[in-house]
Amino acid sequence: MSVPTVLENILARKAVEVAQRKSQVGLDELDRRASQADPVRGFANALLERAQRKAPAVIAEIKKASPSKGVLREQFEPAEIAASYEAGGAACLSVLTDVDFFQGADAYLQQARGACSLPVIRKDFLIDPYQVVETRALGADCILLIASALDDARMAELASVAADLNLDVLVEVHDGDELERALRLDTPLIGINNRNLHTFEVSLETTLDLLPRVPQDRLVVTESGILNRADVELMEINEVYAFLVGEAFMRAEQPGLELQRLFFPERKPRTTTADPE
Ligand SMILES: O=P(O)(O)OC[C@@H](O)[C@@H](O)c1c[nH]c2ccccc12
Repeated sequence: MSVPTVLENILARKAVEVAQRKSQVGLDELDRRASQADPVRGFANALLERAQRKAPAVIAEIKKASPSKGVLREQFEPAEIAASYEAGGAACLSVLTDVDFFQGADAYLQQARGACSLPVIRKDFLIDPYQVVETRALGADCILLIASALDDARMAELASVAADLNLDVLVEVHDGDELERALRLDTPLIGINNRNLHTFEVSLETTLDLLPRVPQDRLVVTESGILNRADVELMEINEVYAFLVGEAFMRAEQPGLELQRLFFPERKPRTTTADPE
């Protein structure tokens, strides 16, 4: 047998975690919580509205650590970061809830969403319908479906549970085969991950290569490895306006100011009392 990739390790562990969660909170209870959750805020619409007028549609990520980079941010306050992203011009938030590989938590998502008015995607590895209901019960507005982690039937099943709960879906692909499979779903958002989740290699060419194969009625979200103005400009000249960015913001002292610097350089930085200038 060959050595498992990082994604394979994550998925094996996730299956154990989901079984544990199911034994702790039954689906009936989860359904009840989902029905009482705060109404969805419209994740896809927030992105589409900006991208249609060729303005940056930024999904700003809240992530303490990653398996490829280790801890990205020591001083980690999800509520503060969320408010700073909103002030910096983010369209949406992404919050990692995976505990074992990203040091995330369900509570971080709730804290972040409670501290702003932005729609939020739950960033986790979804393999079971139970997790989709759980996502809405947590209050989130959108789920991530990773094509390389799911077969066609499972992907369609999770997307349909999401639709029943009014959750938007971001379907993530990394190559042409996955893109073709993703396009069979009836969802407007196609995430192209520049990072290969098996090897962690990052190349922005992934987005540029797949772009011509995405029909006009879908919105491409370029994901991972956007670090500087040149990266943003490269995407914008290729008419990609939606971005998912984590590391560049997490490493900055003030994540929201870094968002503004990267995506809205024409705006004057907000001065805060903490700003020495
Ligand atoms: O930190 P970066 O390079 O800006 O990347 C953000 C986001 O794309 C990345 O966290 C991500 C994309 N797809 C994922 C799937 C699972 C976990 C994490 C991810």
